[in-house]
Amino acid sequence: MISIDVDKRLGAFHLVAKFAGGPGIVALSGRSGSGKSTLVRLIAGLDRPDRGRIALGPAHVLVDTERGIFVPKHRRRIGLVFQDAQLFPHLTVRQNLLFGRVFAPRAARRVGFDAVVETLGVGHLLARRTPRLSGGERQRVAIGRALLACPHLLLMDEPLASLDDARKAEILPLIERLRDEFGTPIVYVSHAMAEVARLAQTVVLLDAGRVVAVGSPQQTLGLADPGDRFAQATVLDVTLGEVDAAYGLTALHHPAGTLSLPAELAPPGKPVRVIIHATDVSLATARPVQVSIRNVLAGHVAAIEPQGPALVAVRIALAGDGLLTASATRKAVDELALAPGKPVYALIKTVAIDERPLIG
Ligand SMILES: Nc1ncnc2c1ncn2[C@@H]1O[C@H](COP(=O)(O)OP(=O)(O)OP(=O)(O)O)[C@@H](O)[C@H]1O
Repeated sequence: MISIDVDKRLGAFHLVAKFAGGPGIVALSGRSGSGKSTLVRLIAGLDRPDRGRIALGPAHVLVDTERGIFVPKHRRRIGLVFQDAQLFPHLTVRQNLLFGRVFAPRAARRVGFDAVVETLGVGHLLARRTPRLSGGERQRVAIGRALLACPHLLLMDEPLASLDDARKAEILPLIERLRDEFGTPIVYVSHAMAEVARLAQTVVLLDAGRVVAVGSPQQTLGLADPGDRFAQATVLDVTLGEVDAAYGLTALHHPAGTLSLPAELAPPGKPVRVIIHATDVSLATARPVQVSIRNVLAGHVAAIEPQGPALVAVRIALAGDGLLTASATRKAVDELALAPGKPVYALIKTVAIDERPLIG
């Protein structure tokens, strides 16, 4: 459990952040310049807050300006993983991995070398020098090196930002395994909604140096940039259903209806999260027939919020659970006479549901 309550001024920028999160992965998200890296530097001990407290547990205080506590960065035992892997070029992969080890006190070595090598799939690379690795391989070694130091916290700052989608899809499940198998608390910085939706238990949403929301991905990601229809999206919890092999589709079940995913995924019953962008949702007041859209979710209007002069965000309370956001024109909302409480059907194109973050 990480708890933070800090103030930090940098020129004209003022970060005021107070939140607690964990166990699991705490994601720091928000647009460029919102203060994510500033917060990372404070947690890592690369900078000091002007005021405040940072703790990894009730008795594990890293900084407390009131009590004059400031644990220096080399004594924090925080594993750092950045966008650029920053490996030692003159060392082999094995030596890079073991480098982290010397910082782990013997009694704290609960993470085994072989287990990390196996989990990250780097066994065949151990003898190689690091300049000869691909970007994805480098990042896996960087994660392994950080983990083998048995850190109290893994601090990952946009670790996948420089990788292509295929490499991201390879590494995302590895990060999930770190969380689940090694139990290392992780603070994960990213502004990529798909990564945050998949990985995080707690999302801390920053905007202009302020914490604007703290909660699950489902509660928070739809709140980013309320005035920007392209930034509005819903994270929906669904379970995998039957595969239609003839058409390459998989059913996604939600109490409000069934969606189609344009990919074959297994096993049935597995819970997954999908992202539905507000601009991909159409609305109807009766269940539609004879349209090409296969995905219909039933619910009722929970709220209608302005999105500029022509547009509104319609929040739909789905049957079962979940709040789906649709972006619509004010005119359409008037013509359909939508108002809070009114039953409504949300229509989503199959092709708008991104299968890529789920594969791997
Ligand atoms: N040393 C500094 N002096 C003055 N201003 C700074 C300093 N460091 C950062 N800032 C400013 O603080 C703000 C927050 O920067 P920060 O790097 O924390 O944002 P971020 O959310 O990590 O952005 P990005 O996603 O682009 O990395 C920015 O406006 C930045 O210009």
